[in-house]
Amino acid sequence: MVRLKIQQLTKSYQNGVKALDDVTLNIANGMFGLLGPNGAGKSSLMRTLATLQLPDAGQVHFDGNDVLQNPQEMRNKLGYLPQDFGVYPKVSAIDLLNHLAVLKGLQNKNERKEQVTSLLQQTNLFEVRKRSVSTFSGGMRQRFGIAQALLGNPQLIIVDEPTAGLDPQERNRFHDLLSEIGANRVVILSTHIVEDVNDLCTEMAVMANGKLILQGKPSRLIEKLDGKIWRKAIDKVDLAQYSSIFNVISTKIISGKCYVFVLADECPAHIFEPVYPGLEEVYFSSLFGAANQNLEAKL
Ligand SMILES: Nc1ncnc2c1ncn2[C@@H]1O[C@H](COP(=O)(O)OP(=O)(O)OP(=O)(O)O)[C@@H](O)[C@H]1O
Repeated sequence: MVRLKIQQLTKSYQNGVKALDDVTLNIANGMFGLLGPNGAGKSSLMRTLATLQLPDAGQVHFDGNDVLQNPQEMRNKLGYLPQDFGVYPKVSAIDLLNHLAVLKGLQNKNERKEQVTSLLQQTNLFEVRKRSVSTFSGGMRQRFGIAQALLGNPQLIIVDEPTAGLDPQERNRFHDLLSEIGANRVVILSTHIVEDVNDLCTEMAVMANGKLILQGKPSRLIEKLDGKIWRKAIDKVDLAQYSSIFNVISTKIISGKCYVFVLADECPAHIFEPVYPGLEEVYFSSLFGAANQNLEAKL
């Protein structure tokens, strides 16, 4: 059942950049992945959904309620983890969470205490609750970000590039946490990293230049990419490294050959060292590369 309905959102900034260009999406319960390169418009969409900025045109409805008409009311009903968030260096994590809970309308002291404690436990931060968030590692900070987003048990959670810069262990930990919270809610996850979407999301969309260019189930999208024009790489590559830098949408290994589909303009295989073991051949294809300009139409 569709819960979040996004219709024809358009947004241009004062400098003339069109960050959202007629974005329409229907989203049901579960984790929805929004994948796209830098500047695609992901954060603009996330901020609009979080009611922190207004679009020039378009509508957003959640469970039938007009989100953009009632921003104040909606803000208390949704959880938002922005790409960067500031913290007060002298305030402990538990005090900050308490303070944010009050701002979110959790007036009853006992309920608030119970919820803050339970969120600190769920995010594995109870032991460090008296430390300032400014002393936390990147992963702890992101888990704190999720704890604050979950205050008030919102049904819509918006998470903007949460795994950028996390090491693999922290990313796994964060994935576990996200999959726990995604069950009976709408969670929208914006990311550069294909593994985030592959591991976690049931539905996804790819965004570029303010437009949604592909949409579907991650597995089907990846299947669809088979049989496209592939350019053979000169060297083998470190896929992990590649994936975080160049927005790999999918990698597929078929009969010892590795197919890498990227969002970058180029297929810059030559800059990689031959470090990916066991693969005889690596092929690249780029969504925006000259060879694939009409790929969207072909899919
Ligand atoms: N406040 C702003 N004023 C002017 N231009 C902006 C503003 N915010 C974003 N932009 C521009 O709008 C476009 C979309 O930016 P946005 O941050 O939404 O993309 P993104 O996909 O989240 O990128 P990233 O992955 O780098 O965060 C970019 O060209 C960006 O420079």
